[in-house]
Amino acid sequence: MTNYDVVIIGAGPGGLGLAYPLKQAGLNIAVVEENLWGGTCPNRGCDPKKVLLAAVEARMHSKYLVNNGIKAAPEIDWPALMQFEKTFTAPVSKNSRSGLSNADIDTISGHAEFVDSNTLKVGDKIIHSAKFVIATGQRPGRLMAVKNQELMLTSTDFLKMDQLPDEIAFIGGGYIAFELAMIAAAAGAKVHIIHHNDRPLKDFPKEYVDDLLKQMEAENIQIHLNTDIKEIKKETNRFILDDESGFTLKVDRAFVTAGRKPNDDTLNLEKIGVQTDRGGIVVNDHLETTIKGIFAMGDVISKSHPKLTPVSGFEAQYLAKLLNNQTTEAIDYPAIPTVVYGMPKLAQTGVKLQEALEHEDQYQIQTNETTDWFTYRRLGEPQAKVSVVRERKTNKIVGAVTMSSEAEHLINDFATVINHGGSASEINNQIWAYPTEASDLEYM
Ligand SMILES: Cc1cc2nc3c(=O)[nH]c(=O)nc-3n(C[C@H](O)[C@H](O)[C@H](O)COP(=O)(O)OP(=O)(O)OC[C@H]3O[C@@H](n4cnc5c(N)ncnc54)[C@H](O)[C@@H]3O)c2cc1C
Ligand SMILES: NC(=O)c1ccc[n+]([C@@H]2O[C@H](COP(=O)([O-])OP(=O)(O)OC[C@H]3O[C@@H](n4cnc5c(N)ncnc54)[C@H](O)[C@@H]3O)[C@@H](O)[C@H]2O)c1
Repeated sequence: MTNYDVVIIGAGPGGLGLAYPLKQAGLNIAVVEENLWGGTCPNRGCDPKKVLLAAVEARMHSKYLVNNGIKAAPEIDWPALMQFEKTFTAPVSKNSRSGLSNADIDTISGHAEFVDSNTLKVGDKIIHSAKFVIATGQRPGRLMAVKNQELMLTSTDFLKMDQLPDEIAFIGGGYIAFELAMIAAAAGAKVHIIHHNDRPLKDFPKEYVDDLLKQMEAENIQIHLNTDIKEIKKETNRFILDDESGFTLKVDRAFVTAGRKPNDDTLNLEKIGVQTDRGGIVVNDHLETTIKGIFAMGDVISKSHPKLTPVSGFEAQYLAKLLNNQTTEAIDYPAIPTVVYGMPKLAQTGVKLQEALEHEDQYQIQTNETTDWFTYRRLGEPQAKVSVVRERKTNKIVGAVTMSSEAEHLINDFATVINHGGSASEINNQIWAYPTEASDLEYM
């Protein structure tokens, strides 16, 4: 039996981001993990995906310049790319755990569940702690209403696939489907995205998503909207998807990408009175659950902010201060940049276009098609576009959305400007390296 000041459940970016500062403050802490140490992002999420994307970027940047100095776009060697990816993922779990041990943080392997609000059970171990932080993240959701749904693979399987199938379907059109579809198509697969309504990537403005879909369709990705798959069947080595109203599709592999499920359902939370809802664990503006002394953060909590690695990290930094009595303030999130990675990238931050349109008395939107601007023309991009949302009263920039191969960088620039007040002087008092996507900010 062991007694701790704080026990963190889950060793992802959130849990790890909290463990180190709490230990440095002299608290007696432990981290519990049931799967790979390091969590989703570096093992089966952001990082392996972005390693694959590097090859896609190399191919597509070349493809854009064919006849303008490039003779032919390079082809992707999938098995070799996967080997390269594994050089990133293979050491993560061991290194994440030994990093904690080297810092004298106790690491406990196994599935954690609560016995009472001060006691946790991990296998045979009983652990007591004054406080707990639940940072258990999410897992791929399953479409339980689809007959034989267990035949569908997940994003975790995709990111470990040694051979690229000829024809792939993603069921559910969100971040994961769009990103993995652009990777698979650039690597030579025929790709389908099947979405149940007419609004895939619903957090992003429709006009931008429509532009992105056009570029994807030109790259061997077929989008099937308003298609609600009811059954998947196996036929020798292929899979048949059926919506029972006329749509059928035969593919080599089908992936479920219809959202992620918070890991809040096997911790015994109902027994100790921690409230959850569809989005995950309910917390107040101090990230405390409905039970005093039990906190939660990261992807597992129910929140309106996007569930992303840097958001989990930000919450970890906040909790480190709160649990060290360095703050009593509520958590206050800055503008959060979010990116759908592919070629091109679609990114947004701050006040959304939809919200600006609904409150035209408060906001104005300026949209620039930037395809012919120097930055994008030299790259031969099919289409580049930026919209800026300004608050009418102050003329300050409060939001932005952009699509291009450079969008991930431009959106960080916008988030920085917004978080520093968003005024024109914020932009004009800087000297931006020229010519870059940031130096274009002066013209927006
Ligand atoms: C394919 C994919 C691509 C992504 N790409 C991006 C991206 O480009 N950028 C970005 O910002 N975000 C991206 N994300 C999201 C990002 O991975 C998550 O936001 C981030 O990992 C959340 O961190 P977390 O610490 O809250 O949870 P996690 O990283 O999920 O960690 C939670 C940990 O808790 C463990 N756990 C769960 N239950 C228990 C239990 N009962 N006992 C013990 N341990 C438990 C889990 O095994 C896991 O290791 C991506 C996700 C996926 C799936
Ligand atoms: N670049 C990034 O930052 C990044 C990348 C990947 C994942 N993520 C994180 O992971 C989360 C989960 O990603 P995701 O793509 O699985 O989920 P998502 O919530 O982004 O999208 C899932 C989509 O599937 C649709 N859907 C639901 N049921 C369906 C059905 N029966 N048939 C067809 N479509 C259906 C939903 O309407 C939704 O649009 C993201 O919200 C984000 O937090 C982030």
